[in-house]
Amino acid sequence: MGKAYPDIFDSILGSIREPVVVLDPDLKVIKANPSFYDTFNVNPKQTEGVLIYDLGNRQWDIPKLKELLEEILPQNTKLNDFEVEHHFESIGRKIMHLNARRIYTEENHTQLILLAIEDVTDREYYKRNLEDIVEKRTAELRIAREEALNSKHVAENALEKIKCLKDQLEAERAYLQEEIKLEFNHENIIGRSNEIKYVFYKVEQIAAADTNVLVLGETGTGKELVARAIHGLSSSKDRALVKMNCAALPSNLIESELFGHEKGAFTNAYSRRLGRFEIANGTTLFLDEIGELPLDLQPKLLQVIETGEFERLGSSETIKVDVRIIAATNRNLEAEVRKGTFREDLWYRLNIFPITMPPLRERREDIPLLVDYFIDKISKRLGKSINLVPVNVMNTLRNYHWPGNIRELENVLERAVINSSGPKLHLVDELKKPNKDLTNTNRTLAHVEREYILRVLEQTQWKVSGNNSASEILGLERSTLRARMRKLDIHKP
Ligand SMILES: Nc1ncnc2c1ncn2[C@@H]1O[C@H](COP(=O)(O)OP(=O)(O)OP(=O)(O)O)[C@@H](O)[C@H]1O
Repeated sequence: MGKAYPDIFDSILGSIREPVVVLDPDLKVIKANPSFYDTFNVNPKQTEGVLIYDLGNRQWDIPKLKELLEEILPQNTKLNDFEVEHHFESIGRKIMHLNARRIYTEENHTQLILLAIEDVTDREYYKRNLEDIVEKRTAELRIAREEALNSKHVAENALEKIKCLKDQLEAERAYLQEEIKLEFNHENIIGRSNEIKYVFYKVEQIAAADTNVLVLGETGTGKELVARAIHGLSSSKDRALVKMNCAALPSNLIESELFGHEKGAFTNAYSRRLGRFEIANGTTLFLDEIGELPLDLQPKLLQVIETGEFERLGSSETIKVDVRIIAATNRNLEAEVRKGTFREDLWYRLNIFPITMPPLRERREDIPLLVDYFIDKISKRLGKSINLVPVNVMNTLRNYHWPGNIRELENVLERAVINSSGPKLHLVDELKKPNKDLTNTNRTLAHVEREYILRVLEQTQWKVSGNNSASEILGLERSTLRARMRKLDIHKP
């Protein structure tokens, strides 16, 4: 080596910081620099004259190095940054960038091969580590983005629910304001008779339960008052009682009032509207005049009662609600079922806990109490001071049969208060039985009598004798009533 390569060559090699090895054309090591010996833990004796692949117990038998020296380099003069990764037994895993140079003889044969080895292990590991971190962060970002998208959907759904709740609250507020105007409380149900006490008993018995209630009774007997009393004693008393009068609207409007509608569900449906069932979710829905509910809507009502589920008009989305229903009617629903105008299954569902309001004529002992209560209330409202009800006036009020019940009594007293100039109540109404049926008609007395008896029998559910029976209302002996029924061809259906 000394002859062929002068000392200056050694000095140059020695000054290069990175490991360098010089090979002859047969790939045997001519010389390496101190950095090579240090880095790869070998000495000149084990190295010089040895085939590069045999270095360090063949640790240098590296396929990629072979590829570089035997395939790539013969075609090229130099090659930079050829990456080789290899596990050396003595020094562990190394990532190297090889810079190779071919040096030629004058005859253009390979004289020497210079191999400079740059150890980039730390840098590469650092880079790979960074790449791993970037990849991990990218995956995390992707997940976060997906989560954000999901959260957006959840938030949108929540917003939609909040909107619905807001609509429900606004609608309910309207009902609450009505309640405030009504100044209703349980004590407003006036009466001390056994009949009304029995009603109170039933109200208190059922109020706390979640059961649906059916309030029966003639017009003006206080059915709505009882519905409010039940609600007022129930667990949802702090929410409004939502009310719907089934007789007040035509069939198609009742449906959208009950179940609500989507925008565009029908002409004039300019925006989405919540139905009473949705507004009453979690509280009480009072369905007044249930007997007037059109036959085609009855199955829908039955479905909500049974499953709590329905769809808004124009929507296929099923809405689930938890609503307590109090229904009221002045009709004899049993008779309506027989006539085919009321569905039997719906009647069974509603009739789980019936409360019957007694007509005023069956609790005449309450009349003086009611008279005092109404005179006081009406006088205050009209700025009058009436404190005397003459005995004959009270007797007249007590003896009248009150077909319009308490509402009629209230109206009669309002007219009386308006017409009384002093402290004494002066009646204006004559309080006779209405006889308009008998004028302008060519019906016989027997015909009218038959109709009236039939009506009373239906109202009392064909109870002929005893308390609250048809014979009591008609003022007849039981046997006399039976004889009249035979004569007039009246039979229990
Ligand atoms: N026991 C009572 N004490 C005081 N007021 C009463 C009583 N019962 C009914 N009223 C009054 O009589 C009027 C009629 O009552 P309500 O509307 O509850 O009767 P209703 O049976 O629901 O009538 P309708 O069948 O016509 O709907 C109301 O003004 C109500 O406040």
